[in-house]
Amino acid sequence: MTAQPLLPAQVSGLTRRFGSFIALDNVSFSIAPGETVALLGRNGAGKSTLIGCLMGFLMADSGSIKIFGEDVVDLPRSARSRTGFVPQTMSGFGTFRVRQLIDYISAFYENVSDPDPQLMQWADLDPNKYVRALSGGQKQRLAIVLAMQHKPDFLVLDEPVASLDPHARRDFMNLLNDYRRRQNASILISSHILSDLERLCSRLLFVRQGRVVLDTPTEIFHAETRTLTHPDPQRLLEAFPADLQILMSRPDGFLVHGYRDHFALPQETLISVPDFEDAFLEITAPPSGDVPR
Ligand SMILES: Nc1ncnc2c1ncn2[C@@H]1O[C@H](COP(=O)(O)OP(=O)(O)OP(=O)(O)O)[C@@H](O)[C@H]1O
Repeated sequence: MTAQPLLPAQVSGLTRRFGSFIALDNVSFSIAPGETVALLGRNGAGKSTLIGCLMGFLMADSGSIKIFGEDVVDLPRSARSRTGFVPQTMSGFGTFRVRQLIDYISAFYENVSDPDPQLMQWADLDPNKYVRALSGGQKQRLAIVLAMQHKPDFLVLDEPVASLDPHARRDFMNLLNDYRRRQNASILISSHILSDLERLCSRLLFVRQGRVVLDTPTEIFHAETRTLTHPDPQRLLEAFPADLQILMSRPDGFLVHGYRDHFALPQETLISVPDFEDAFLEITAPPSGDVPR
């Protein structure tokens, strides 16, 4: 019997407060080897807090986080060195030259020889430049090099492309996809550039006000998320199977997940496939209190 590979991340019942404010509320999910997971949510939804807890920078108030089967609170070096983290903004290290900082950080890991030429070519950084003299986008490229040079098999990225120009962003998304394939790496990435996430990620994790409201493979999202409208939405609602998930109710109908073609719905029901951005806007909008269940 072959042993099951350890899950890069396993989060259960994670709650994190700031004072009386609940930033994460009973969040549970796991990430399998080779999975690319998009973390989607509006500003303030809790994405960075979740990533902070996952990386061990923030403590959970309750719940547990395991990284490669080990508790994040006391993560052994062997498990930590399998992870890589790209923060939203890189600060500090201003007095290092680019090459010095790359060498310095790589010394913390075993088996890092020279940085991956493909990665360095993409980053296109002057090795002699001081970090403090880099532009915002160049600093972000450097943060990406630092997170990936030791070839982690679990890479976590918090809005990594926000300050990249469109060329660098497109090339980076290709590089990331290629990296994932070559290494069978797992990736968790948050970004507000939905088209990138839709293209790259095999799974979508929607967060709203600190809660996971939808966790689904991208393929299933496209196959089973529908907008259903009817002149009498109440009649439509009564015809829904019990396991159909209502993501948002509107005056004329519902955005649902779990739709199947064989459902018997009332005549005059209009079924449409929502555009990804429209679906995102609806799923992550604050609840208006009128979701019927
Ligand atoms: N140190 C802190 N003290 C108090 N509140 C905090 C702190 N850090 C985060 N929060 C609050 O927790 C909530 C979640 O913040 P978080 O940074 O996780 O959101 P986000 O989804 O990453 O947002 P963005 O897309 O803007 O980066 C916000 O309401 C934020 O104000």
